[in-house]
Amino acid sequence: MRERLGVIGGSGVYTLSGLADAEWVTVETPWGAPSDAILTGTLDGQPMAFLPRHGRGHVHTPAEVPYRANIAALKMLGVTDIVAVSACGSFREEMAPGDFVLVDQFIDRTRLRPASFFGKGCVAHVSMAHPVCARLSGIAGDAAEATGVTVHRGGTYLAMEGPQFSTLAESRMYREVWGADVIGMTNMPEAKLAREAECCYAPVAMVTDYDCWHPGHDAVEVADVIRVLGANADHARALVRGLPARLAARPAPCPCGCDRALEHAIITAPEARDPAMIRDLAGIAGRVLAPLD
Ligand SMILES: CSC[C@H]1O[C@H](OP(=O)(O)O)[C@H](O)[C@@H]1O
Ligand SMILES: Nc1ncnc2[nH]cnc12
Repeated sequence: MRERLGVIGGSGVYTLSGLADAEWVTVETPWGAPSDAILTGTLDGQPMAFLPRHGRGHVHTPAEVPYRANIAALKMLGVTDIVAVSACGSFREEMAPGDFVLVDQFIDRTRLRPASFFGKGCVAHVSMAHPVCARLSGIAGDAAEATGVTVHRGGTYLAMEGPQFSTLAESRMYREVWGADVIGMTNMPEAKLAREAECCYAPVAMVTDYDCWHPGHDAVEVADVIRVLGANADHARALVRGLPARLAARPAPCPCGCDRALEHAIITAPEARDPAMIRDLAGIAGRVLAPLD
């Protein structure tokens, strides 16, 4: 039995109801404070930790979200698996507003966000070839389908910097030339950091709009996103409620190897590692980094 399920709530998803022993806990990390306090408790006996990505009241822009602190705080609370819920625009006619997409690939166009826990004094290169945990994504897909919503298993998420939405030329390029299926502003560097922290990561993207490429639809506005998310809130809640029962039979170690991502990733020679950096990394990489002092 792995330990705690983390749920990151995106736009429109700022709390999680129905937890037993619910408590908002404040966590500090070497990378600062996360987006907000973290709601802990249990759901059908499953230890849970819920974090609103933009903070309650939606106060952080996509670039301001403290992604490193968020993933580190979840890891420090014992989270092994993260289901990340997000709003997204769609580049595919068949991925319609209201549908859920189990994203399995990314194109990262973000450029203003620290994207690694590692750096001077301890360098690591994890694999991002398969950025999503197929085991956890499958479980999230089963839970989503059980709610009656249309689910697309697999899709490429274009992570843009924002906060402005895309131009028509960008939208057409992402869709027609780059082959992206959906677009959002937050799943990167979140997915990279989850991998570095050896957490299983599964994004659930809820389609809210057709961005601005679709000749039959107006260009996206925040009001559209909020309206579709509101109409889908019950499905999102039911999806999360369906996770504990499906997670109960999960194998450990993870068959996808997410929980061993750092095994062959650290290149800095032990004698060249910076003790302060190693201390900071203890909470997320202590499994593979012996303390130097
Ligand atoms: C409110 S529209 C744009 C906003 O919504 C998405 O947020 P999240 O991924 O956290 O659900 C998108 O990425 C933008 O941040
Ligand atoms: N069209 C869009 N582009 C970027 N992020 C989004 N979030 C929801 N819809 C979006």
